[in-house]
Parts: sequence; C-alpha cells; structure tokens
Amino acid sequence: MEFTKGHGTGNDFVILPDPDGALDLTPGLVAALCDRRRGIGADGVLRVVRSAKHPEGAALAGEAEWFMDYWNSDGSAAEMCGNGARVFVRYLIDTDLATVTDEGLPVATRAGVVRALVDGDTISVEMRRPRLYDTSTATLGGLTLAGTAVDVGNPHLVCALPAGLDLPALDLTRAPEFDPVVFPAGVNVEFTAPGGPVDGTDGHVLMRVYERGSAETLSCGTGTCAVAAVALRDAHRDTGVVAVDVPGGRVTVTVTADSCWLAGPAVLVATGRLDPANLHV
Ligand SMILES: N[C@@H](CCC[C@H](N)C(=O)O)C(=O)O
Repeated sequence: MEFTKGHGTGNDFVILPDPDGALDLTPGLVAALCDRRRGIGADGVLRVVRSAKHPEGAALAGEAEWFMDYWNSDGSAAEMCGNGARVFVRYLIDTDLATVTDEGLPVATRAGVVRALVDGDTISVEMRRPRLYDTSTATLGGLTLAGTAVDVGNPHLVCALPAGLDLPALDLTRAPEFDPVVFPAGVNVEFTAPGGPVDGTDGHVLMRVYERGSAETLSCGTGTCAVAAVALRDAHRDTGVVAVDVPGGRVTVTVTADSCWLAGPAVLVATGRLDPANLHV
C-alpha cells in the first residue's frame, strides 16, 4: 500500500492514493495507520479517490473530480477537515493529479464542494461561512466554560477562557465533557484566549483544540474558522480577517458575506510503502 505523510500547521495526515476506490478502508485500518507507535502515526487519514468512484462523492462528480475521504484517527469519518483539504490539494498538485486554475481547484467533501487556491507554500481553501447557532458548555477537569456552538460543515464549540486562566496550562489529555443534546454526533472543542495586534487583520486569537475522534491536535482548520467567526461576532463585525495561532503555527481566516477562507502552509514530508499485514488492526 502506497502512502504519503503530510501536515498543515502540525495537523498531520496519512494520505492514501486510491483513485478508483479499490481500497477496503475500514475504521480498524484507519486507526492502525494513525497509531503513532505501531503505525505511521497521524491525526487522520485522507483517501484520495475520484468522486465518481466513491458512494458519498458520486453526486458531486460533475463539480469536482476528486473526493476527500477524511477519517479521524479513531476510525470515525467526519464531514469536513479544513487542514486536511489544504494538504489534500498539496498532494493533488505535487503528484500532477490536478492543476489549479484562476477559478481555483474544486474538491468534493462530505460537507459539499470546497475550492482551493495556491500561492507558493500557502494553500487557501474556501469553505462554507461558519454558522453560530447555540450556546452550550464544555467541562474540563471540574471547570465548566461557556461556549458558542458553530457549524462549519462539522460541529464545533468555541469556549473563551476567563481572565486568569492560562491557555498553555490547560490539561487536554482528557476529552472535555459536552451536552449531547446540543451535539448528538459529538463535537470539536476549541479553547481560546485573545492575542495581540497583528498587521493586516481585524483580530488575533490564540487557540487550542480537542478534536472529536482525534484528541488534542496541533491545529484544526475548521476549528480556526469557528473561532474567527466568534471573534468577529464579539467585535460586532459580520466579516473580516482573523489570525489564529495554534500550537502548530498560524493560519489566517477570512470570513466573507457568504464563505470562509482558511489560509496557511500545507507540507508533504514523506512517501513510502507499507504492508497492511504488519499493522496492528
Ligand atoms: N482537523 C480538522 C478537523 C477534522 C475533523 C474533526 N475531528 C471532526 O470530527 O469533525 C480540520 O483541520 O478541520
């Protein structure tokens, strides 16, 4: 089995080329590939499959040749992955499976078709505009924090830390508790603190995340979009540019009237072959 390893601001993925959808990708195989000691190790898997050859992509085949079949490291599938989409596009370009025109490169996902642009090392993906839809809470080690529920194609809960609490000191080794009535399919929980001024932006936020299906990661692209939308709401703005610093680096989120652009680096670090028989499935 061929694979490539890549990451976007430290949110890392095993990329599996499977243009004809021939691979029997099971939750067990995904979890074994993502195992950081017995497998390749990653926050998730990106299967690169032609939309026409995947049951969840076929309806979008007229709009986008390639379907991003994204899986979390625990073997659960998710609707959308912002950093994954950027790394997916890097892979398509570097392997000559696609080229980016002035209109951008469309990619099919479970949350619909997203569009990507490339500018040197930076890959930007246009996703749906985040929808803020409820208030809820997350509880972490006896600390309950208020937050805003945000739909970015996948579910998020954005919780600002009260003054006096230190973002780097937060213990994210265990999953935050959340309200299953508000989030019946689980949720990605972002914890935020204000950042200082950054030139050319309307806001700057520091963020850590506990991802549904992957635990704490160094970055979550859709999470940064959710955080940016909440920051703009709190600044009484409908649109704007927000720099979001995550443990893996910085991304820039531009919320427009009808969409959301996520921009940052996307890097491929290795390509190889593995024998699935040797994995701990
Ligand atoms: N890291 C991703 C989000 C991946 C999916 C998420 N864990 C979920 O289950 O919704 C990103 O960059 O957006």
